[in-house]
Amino acid sequence: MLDNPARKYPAAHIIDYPQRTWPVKRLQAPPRWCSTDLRDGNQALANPMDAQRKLTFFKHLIACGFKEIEVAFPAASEVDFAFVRLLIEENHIPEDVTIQVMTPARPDLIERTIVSLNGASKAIVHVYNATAPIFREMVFQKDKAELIALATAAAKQVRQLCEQSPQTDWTLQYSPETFCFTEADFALEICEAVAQVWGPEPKRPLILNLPTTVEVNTPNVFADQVEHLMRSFSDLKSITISVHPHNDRGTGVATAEMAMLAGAQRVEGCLFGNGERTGNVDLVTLAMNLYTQGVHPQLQFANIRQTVEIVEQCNQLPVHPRHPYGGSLVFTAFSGSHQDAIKKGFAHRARLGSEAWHIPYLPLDPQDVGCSYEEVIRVNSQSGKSGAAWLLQENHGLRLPRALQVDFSQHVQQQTEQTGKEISQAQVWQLFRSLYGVLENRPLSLLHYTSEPRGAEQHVTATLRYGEETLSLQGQGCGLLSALSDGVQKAFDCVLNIMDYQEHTLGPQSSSNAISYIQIASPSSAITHFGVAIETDASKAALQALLNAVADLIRE
Ligand SMILES: CC(=O)SCCNC(=O)CCNC(=O)[C@H](O)C(C)(C)COP(=O)(O)OP(=O)(O)OC[C@H]1O[C@@H](n2cnc3c(N)ncnc32)[C@H](O)[C@@H]1OP(=O)(O)O
Ligand SMILES: CC(C)C(=O)C(=O)O
Repeated sequence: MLDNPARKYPAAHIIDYPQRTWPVKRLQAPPRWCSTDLRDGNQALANPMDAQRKLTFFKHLIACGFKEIEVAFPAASEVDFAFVRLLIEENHIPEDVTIQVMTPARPDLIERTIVSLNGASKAIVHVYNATAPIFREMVFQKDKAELIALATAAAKQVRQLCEQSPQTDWTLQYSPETFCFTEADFALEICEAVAQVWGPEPKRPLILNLPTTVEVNTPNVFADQVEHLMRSFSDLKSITISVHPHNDRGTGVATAEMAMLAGAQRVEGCLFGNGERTGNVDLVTLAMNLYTQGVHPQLQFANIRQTVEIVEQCNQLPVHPRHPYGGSLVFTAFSGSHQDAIKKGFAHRARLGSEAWHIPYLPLDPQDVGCSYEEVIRVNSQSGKSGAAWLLQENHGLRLPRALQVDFSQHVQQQTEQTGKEISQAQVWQLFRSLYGVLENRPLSLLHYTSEPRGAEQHVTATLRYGEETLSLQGQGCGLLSALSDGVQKAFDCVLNIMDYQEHTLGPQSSSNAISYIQIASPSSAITHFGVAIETDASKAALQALLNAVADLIRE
């Protein structure tokens, strides 16, 4: 056994390209997108898609805005061949969408592939062969010249077959598979040779598609490789440089982004990164990354949960709850300090009335992908005062005073620690109502009251229900609340101070309910007591809130 098993992995070759310009560039426009879900994604599934699943996926890709879709590997299976025929014969391909099909650089397979496209108004024929030394030696046992001959023969064959069907607008796409670990000069040479045979021109375009078939290096190396090829190419007229990143090192998105900085004009990948091994680059993430930098990606994910559902159903694979943008938990904060900052962010935004999105911890407005603000904050034992306060604010319109937020969060904490689980918004509301008396069966209830000013003071007479009893009291004070407080203190033989009182309406109409929050304390104790009441009459809400706080004080 090796003392350092990592020694068996030689470091990947790094291109020496100090002329690079891409590091100082910015992404300012979306690339041409090509979804390979129905080919590269499909070939990685234990149970490849049937025609029905493929068609559902195809239609959704169109709804998302894809204009180029690799729909099949027609020589692979009858299902794939028949699917291409179905798209063409049943007119499923919109005018502005081009389908793409893939074939290895093998004459028999090229022929069948082009037969599958009969009757298409336009099509991309995607031919590939691996070019890296390990493939030349192990897989093909061919030298560089022989591989160039294989690729150019394929390009020639495609051109001849295409010329026999001039009613179709043909594009050739050539992929030097394993480009990322092919010698840069050889990759350039084989691409030049294919271009020479195809003879790209506006009516006969060529796409050179550069894959990280297996990701072996940091994304900057791939960007150097792409920039090197583009700047060294003899003539790129009518040629589009495309990239096809995989994700073996978990850097597929970074690789695609840096390749775009390096000049790549087109990107191939799959929704949520399905594909061989660790997947193809995730086009949803790439697109939304542009979006959150102020660049419209020209793809729509306005109902991202629906996209997730369709992709999961077609691929029969789940999308991870933490998957960027699409995961079910990506807009949710459980932790207290995140919740506090998010809540303040929303309040700040509301105050400014600004369109600009600057909410801490939320790089994207959830509503832009069809998600609601309700899921932004969820509460468990990791949460602080802002979490529960947010749920009450968002779901019931309550704007809790700070001291009440602190008090309530301690009760929530107790409950979540006991259960070890998240507390739902319905449970938060129930707990709040039972703690602060916002329930029908409150222990001390105001049945009736009258008040009148006498000199500088208010006098109040009130009838209360206290448990099973009915009791009357009278009090006086500088206002209605202090008058009732006076009456209560006499009736219950206690002393209390009103520490804080706040109220607000719960709706925009004059008939809307009012809510009152009151905080009291007895001078002999450090403990404060809170009461809350919701009534149509604001004065009654204030008085009942006081009684709810008093009931808590008496209970103690
Ligand atoms: C990186 C990628 O994703 S590339 C796309 C890969 N996708 C797929 O392979 C899915 C569909 N493929 C298939 O259904 C089958 O592999 C088929 C129909 C294409 C071919 O099947 P088979 O004829 O049984 O051949 P097989 O798959 O074993 O291919 C290996 C042969 O093709 C050759 N080959 C492999 N790739 C290429 C290529 N791009 N160009 C030319 N020849 C190639 C190999 O050298 C080997 O030749 P040999 O049999 O003379 O040694
Ligand atoms: C672009 C093709 C050849 C591919 O799927 C790959 O190299 O990963």
